[in-house]
This record gives sequence, structure tokens and C-alpha cells, in this order.
Amino acid sequence: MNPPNSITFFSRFEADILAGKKTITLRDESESFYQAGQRVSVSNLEDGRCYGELDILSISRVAFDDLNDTHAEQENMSLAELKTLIRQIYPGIEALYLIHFKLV
Ligand SMILES: CC(=O)Nc1cc[nH]c(=O)n1
Repeated sequence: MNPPNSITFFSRFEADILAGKKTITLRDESESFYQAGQRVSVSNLEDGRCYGELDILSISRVAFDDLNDTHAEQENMSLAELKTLIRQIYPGIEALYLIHFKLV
């Protein structure tokens, strides 16, 4: 598990995060420790390379069934793509933690 002052993403999301196109991430309870106001380093899961810092703006719970087009837009993908991604990462999950962030 990441220490609370860092977060990892799959490397395929790096470009969208650096471009400010991806501004949320949906995680399971194991990563619900992040808190609004925190500054965390951001790294690729695959190689551990750090590529910046994020300010956590908010964290809230959202039901998988309540995911909508706004969430998809904040993830820079379609709603169908977002739901497929979440199902691939967290099979069967019903409740997620929506972490809203901005690149420092
Ligand atoms: C490494 C990892 O869990 N990455 C995730 C998970 C969910 N959403 C996301 O953007 N990145």
C-alpha cells in the first residue's frame, strides 16, 4: 500500500494527468486514507517513476451505479470506458472513493 503522501497511477494515465485532463481517480477502501488539503507525490505503478505532485482537493464516496458522464469527463474517457476500467481493476466493487485532485 502506498504511504499516505504518495499515489500511483497506471502509466497510461500520466499524459492526461500532466495535461490536466484527468482530475479525479476512483479507488477502493484500501486507498481511502487520502485527505483534502494533502499534497502527494505521483508516480507510475509500473516503474515507480515520480512525475510530479498533486493537491488532494476532496475525497468522497460514490456508488459504482451512480457513476455518470461528469465523472467520465473528469477521467477524460467515456462513461462506458470508465465503468469497464473500474470493473477490470476492482471486480464486483459497489462503493468507491472519488479523489479529486489538481496537478501542482
Ligand atoms: C494503480 C491504480 O490503482 N491506478 C488507478 C486505479 C483507479 N483509477 C485510476 O485512475 N488509477
